[in-house]
Amino acid sequence: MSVADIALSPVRRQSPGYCSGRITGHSKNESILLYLSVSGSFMPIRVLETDSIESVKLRIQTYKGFVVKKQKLVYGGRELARNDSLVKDYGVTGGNVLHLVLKLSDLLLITVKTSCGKEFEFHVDRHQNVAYLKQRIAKKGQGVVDDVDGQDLFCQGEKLDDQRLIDDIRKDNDAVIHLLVQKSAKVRAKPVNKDFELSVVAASTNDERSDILEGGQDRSNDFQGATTNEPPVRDFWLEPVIVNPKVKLSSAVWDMLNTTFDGLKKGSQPVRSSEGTGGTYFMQDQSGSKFISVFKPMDEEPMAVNNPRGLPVSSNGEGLKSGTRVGEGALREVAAYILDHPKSGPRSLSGEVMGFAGVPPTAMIRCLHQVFNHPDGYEYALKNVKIGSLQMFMNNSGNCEDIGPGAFPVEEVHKISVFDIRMANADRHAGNILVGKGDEGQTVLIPIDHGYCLPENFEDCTFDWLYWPQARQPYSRETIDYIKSLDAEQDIALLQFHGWNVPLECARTLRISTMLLKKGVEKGLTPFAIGSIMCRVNINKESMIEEIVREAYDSLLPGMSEAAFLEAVSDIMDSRLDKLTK
Ligand SMILES: Nc1ncnc2c1ncn2[C@@H]1O[C@H](COP(=O)(O)OP(=O)(O)OP(=O)(O)O)[C@@H](O)[C@H]1O
Repeated sequence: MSVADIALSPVRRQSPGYCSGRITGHSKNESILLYLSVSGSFMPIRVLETDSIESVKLRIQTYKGFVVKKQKLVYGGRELARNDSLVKDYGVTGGNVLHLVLKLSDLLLITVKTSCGKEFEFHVDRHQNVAYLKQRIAKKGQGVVDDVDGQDLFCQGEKLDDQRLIDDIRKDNDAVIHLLVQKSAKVRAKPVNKDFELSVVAASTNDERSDILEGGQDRSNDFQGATTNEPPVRDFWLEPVIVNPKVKLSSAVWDMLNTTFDGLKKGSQPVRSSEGTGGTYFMQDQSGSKFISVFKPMDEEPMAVNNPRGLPVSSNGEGLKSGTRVGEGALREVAAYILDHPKSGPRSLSGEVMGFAGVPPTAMIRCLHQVFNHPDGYEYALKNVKIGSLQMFMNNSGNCEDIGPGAFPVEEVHKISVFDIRMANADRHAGNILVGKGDEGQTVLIPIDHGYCLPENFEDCTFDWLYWPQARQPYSRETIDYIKSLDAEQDIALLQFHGWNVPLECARTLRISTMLLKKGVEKGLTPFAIGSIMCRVNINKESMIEEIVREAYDSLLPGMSEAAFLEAVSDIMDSRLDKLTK
């Protein structure tokens, strides 16, 4: 079922509230009637004020079939992110509307089995088409199904057109896909845990491989928008937003911009992701068979005017997480890449593309396409080109929500912990870490979705990795050296150089979190110990870092300088850490 299907589902007539037996033992007075909004339709739901968020989600799972981990609940402009907190902790009362956003995975697991005993597994994005599926089979099925041209896919007797979307075929879960290869190979598909299993039966083998999918890019058609500042005259546009002309974008970023531009020019449409609370678009290459980048327009962020996921517009401009602003997610995405310095030193000196934590290269762009969400019509959009972050698409086999943490290398978890602590990330759930493969086939964790980094306060800091075993192991010497090299003042200056006039509160967050990270490793603390200082145990209990900040405020006289405030924070932090490590 796609998001579109869900949007079209009629409101349930029968309330999925408690049946009389289930409220036994509770005071009936505590039971409240809420309305669940799913893509514009409303459904009544009866809960107890003392129910945990998790139990509300479980009820939704029972009645609507959406599994708990795929649900995001939003009330009054805030995400009900803490599953163990109670309904009343979030101030939800009778008659209120809870917004449900579903995180449908874009990737479907496909298992290919051959008659000669070979078995391959790969993930295919639901937005990809049959042509892409053929390329993947040809690549993976080396020696069994070795080219694309020889394949014909059939579903229920109908030949599948190359342009047909995987998601489209998958709607009928009982459908069987047959792949006929000219040398009489066959593929049968059956649903396995909502995904497909394909069986390939091939009569002959061949060692040649198809290189179409990963083939070299046509670089002849270089991106033009950057230098011309030409206003958009066609039905698409893309150009980088460069506030300070002294900023030099790396060649990797230019490649991403050029290839994305070429894709749009050739007619490859942006594809909207099914995941996430904001508008996220996969941008394709010229052939339309490879994702190059991910565009997140500011006006489609959660609670922004053109959000495509049915979330209400923010009433006070605050974002889904405390201390963030609607429409600033893209800035934070770009800031996250800029501040993810490579191990060898700042990017401007080392020239390295990837930083210590592996945040994918990200740049601010202006972009126009009719596929984006334009509630006021495309005519209006033509005059209002969207601004947002463009991030390099990273190949992955899913995210950390789908895989147990046991398989993750310690250093991979540690690099993410360093980044999250520094950036006081308010949105590090496991779904925001992709699982990829390094050059030598090793597991690499790829952090994405940094729109809630550097908030103005620490209230919503959450790190899923805190509960992973690797977080209890000490940092390596190399990681400690990296942490020691960090300098919050330089970081703030760098962001300003790139054009983000960092608000005082966000700069303060960076200063305090960098301070904590450095002091923590000096004391030999693990990522778990430092991370725990930054995260609330429950919604009503301030974290230790919040207590430290409050104590520092209270100790100061009005009108004291920022330096004096930070000095106070530093002293209080020292004494707290001393107590902790005694
Ligand atoms: N750089 C990337 N490379 C590959 N896939 C990506 C990348 N960035 C995002 N995605 C995919 O797009 C989906 C939606 O993106 P993302 O989670 O960043 O959106 P969001 O609306 O900010 O989400 P959230 O609701 O978690 O805040 C992700 O789940 C992921 O599958």
